[in-house]
Amino acid sequence: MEQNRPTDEKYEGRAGDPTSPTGEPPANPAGLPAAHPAPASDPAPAPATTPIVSIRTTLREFWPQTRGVRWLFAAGVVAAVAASVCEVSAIGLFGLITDRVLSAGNLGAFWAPAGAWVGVAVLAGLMSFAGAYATALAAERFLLRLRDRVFSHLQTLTPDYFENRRLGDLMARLTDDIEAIEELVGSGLVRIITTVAGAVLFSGAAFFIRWDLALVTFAMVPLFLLVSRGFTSRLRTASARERSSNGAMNSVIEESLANQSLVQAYNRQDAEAARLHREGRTWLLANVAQARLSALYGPAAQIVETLCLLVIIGVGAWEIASGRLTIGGLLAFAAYLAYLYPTFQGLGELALSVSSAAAGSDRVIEVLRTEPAVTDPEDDGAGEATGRAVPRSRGRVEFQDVGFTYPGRTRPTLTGLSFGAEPGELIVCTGPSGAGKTTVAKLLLRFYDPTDGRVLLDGVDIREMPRRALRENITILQQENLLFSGSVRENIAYGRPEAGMAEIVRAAAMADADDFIRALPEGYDTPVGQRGRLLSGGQRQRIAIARAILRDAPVLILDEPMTGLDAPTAARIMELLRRLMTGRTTILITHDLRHVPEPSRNVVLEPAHRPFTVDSPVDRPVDGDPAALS
Ligand SMILES: Nc1ncnc2c1ncn2[C@@H]1O[C@H](COP(=O)(O)OP(=O)(O)OP(=O)(O)O)[C@@H](O)[C@H]1O
Repeated sequence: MEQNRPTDEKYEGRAGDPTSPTGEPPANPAGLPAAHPAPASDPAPAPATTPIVSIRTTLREFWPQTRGVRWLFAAGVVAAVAASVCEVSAIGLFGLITDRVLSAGNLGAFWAPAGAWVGVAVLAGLMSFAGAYATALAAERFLLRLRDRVFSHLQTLTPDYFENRRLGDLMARLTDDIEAIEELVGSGLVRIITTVAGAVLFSGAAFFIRWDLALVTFAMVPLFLLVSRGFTSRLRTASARERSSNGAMNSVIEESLANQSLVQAYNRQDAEAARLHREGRTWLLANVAQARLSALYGPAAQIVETLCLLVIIGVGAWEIASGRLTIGGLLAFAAYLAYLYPTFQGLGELALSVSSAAAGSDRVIEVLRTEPAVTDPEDDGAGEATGRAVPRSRGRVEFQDVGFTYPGRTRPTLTGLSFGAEPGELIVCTGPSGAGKTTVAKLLLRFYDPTDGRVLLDGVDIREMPRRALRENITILQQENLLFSGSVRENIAYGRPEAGMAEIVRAAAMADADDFIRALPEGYDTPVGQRGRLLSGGQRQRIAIARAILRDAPVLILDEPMTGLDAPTAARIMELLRRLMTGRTTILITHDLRHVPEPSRNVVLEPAHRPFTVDSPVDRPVDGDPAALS
């Protein structure tokens, strides 16, 4: 089964395999969730790199994204070329002044070319400013669009994709690597065109002055190309390592900061610092290798340039002696060379920076080529995003002989699971830890498709519905109540952003949250902090319930809603949940059967090698007993 995997065979690999589809080592060898800090004693994984795709592939992939800003890039090119033309003219005027004013001692001939030179210089400045500004504007717009595209694509991938990856690395792809692409496709392309145009212009001018001297000049150009070729492939490898180790370092920072309470409670600060130091050192080495190559290229090209200049001066002296060239002509020629050779050198440098940019773009292409594990029927690519009204389902849920094996796993998690829930019924799904209870919820939400059998909503296979329509009809309350860092009001309205204040307050009151919210410093506008950490566990729970009430979907999944709550709070929360369940088909996932209301049906899951049972009598522990089933 293809699950969130790159389509290109080059990216073969499976979640949980020793090598990830990125070709990089997995987040950690145990396949732990990304947020789980790896033991400090783990050897730092060597920064492998993503498979390298060609520059042509990169251009083909991202060129369409430049639509709408191409005219700005083109304006950048035109202005930069115009600036070069001005520079060529300025040098011509310099040669003219040397011959007609300086050599002839004729001050009267000075003013006209001097005035023209000033005009040309001002125009060159204006053009150069316009070119740089237009290119920067286009580059920023392109960047914005590209980041939006990659982020939107990421959001089509199922949560599993993120569980198998390090978030810091993904963030590096969305920031630094995307900028690298811009340097290749946007401003890089502008630089290539303007550099080539500059080379042609200065060469033309050099030919115009003395064609034979110009030929000597060009005979030496291959020396520049040879030097740059020697550096390009090495720099590309060094850049790929730098990109990858940058991602690894970001991952450590993200994991460590996200888990600070665990880190501090377990006194792992030094271990985490050492882990970051290790990754930082790898990054340092990759950066130094890259800097060494770049720094070596400049002097190498400089030596070649000096050699070329000496040859030209020698040949030029001979031309002057034989009367074919004036002093002004030689000086102007030398001035053109002063532009021309750096232009050739610039072309070489461009090849280097294109190489390093390509290393970043490989990592973004790898993300974009990963296909969602589940897709909409006849996916028009807009299923997730369109705002079409979604028909409300009646809430009849049915699992028909469902079997499921996680990608990359050999043992099935579920086999032959069948049960049905009529609209408004309560199903309690229970079983020991790891039996697959949460997996049932993931299948109903289509985070995965079953390996065998079918899941139906109102008698329709959910694979035949757009995911957006399916999920509009289902509300899930998860074990961990996930909140965003906005205000209380924004968090309650998360599932229905268009809800009015009165509806939000009503939902909060039903969830028994109104009183505590009003007591907060800014009431409904109080920020809840990163992941809601400024609130208590019970308060987060009630906000999540208010959010679910406001969303008002016909199917409700409650995944271990009482985890971590003391008995009185759990009883109180269950009372609130009962209100929420009223009139909705509810699948209550729990291994703690205290406080659970009388269900219509029990689904008792056993680890997949043992059969599950439906409607079996559930052992209800007497109050005060520890939960019996986990
Ligand atoms: N993304 C995943 N990739 C691979 N295997 C997974 C993944 N998620 C869960 N599993 C495996 O599937 C099995 C069932 O997991 P699930 O979370 O559904 O169990 P559960 O019954 O809800 O457990 P608990 O009561 O502890 O929450 C476990 O063995 C788990 O290791």
